[in-house]
Amino acid sequence: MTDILRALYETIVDRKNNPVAESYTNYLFTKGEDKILKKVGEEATEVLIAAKNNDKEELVYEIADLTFHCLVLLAEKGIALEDVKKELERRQGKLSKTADRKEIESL
Ligand SMILES: N=c1c2ncn([C@@H]3O[C@H](COP(=O)(O)OP(=O)(O)OP(=O)(O)O)[C@@H](O)[C@H]3O)c2ncn1[C@@H]1O[C@H](COP(=O)(O)O)[C@@H](O)[C@H]1O
Repeated sequence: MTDILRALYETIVDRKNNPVAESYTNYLFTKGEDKILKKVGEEATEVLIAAKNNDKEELVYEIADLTFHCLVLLAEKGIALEDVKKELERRQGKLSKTADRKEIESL
């Protein structure tokens, strides 16, 4: 999973640095931050609708759309994907410490 996210993020950053005609990613970068934020909001709403409709196929599709647009936002802001990975890893460490503490307290 990390590999495909990294590859997609690298493609997005490459589009930013070396624009390609007919690229939707470049269309977003050309439109700018407000357009990217609008798309993130729209895609998040579409995720909620798919979930409420219990449409699992649509939910997967919309989460993929949302993920793509979040990666475009990270690239727009110059934030490395690695920073998100590190934050998730930090939380895992924190959560397991909490779990360890609960286990110790229950002894
Ligand atoms: N993963 C994606 C991806 N996910 C979603 N989308 C696009 O996101 C858009 C979302 O659909 P919408 O109907 O909400 O938007 P729209 O009506 O097309 O556009 P708006 O006018 O609303 O902005 C669609 O045009 C999808 O094609 C993506 N476009 C590109 N990629 C990947 O990005 C990389 C670069 O692709 P190019 O941008 O084509 O160079 C490639 O690896 C692609 O696979």
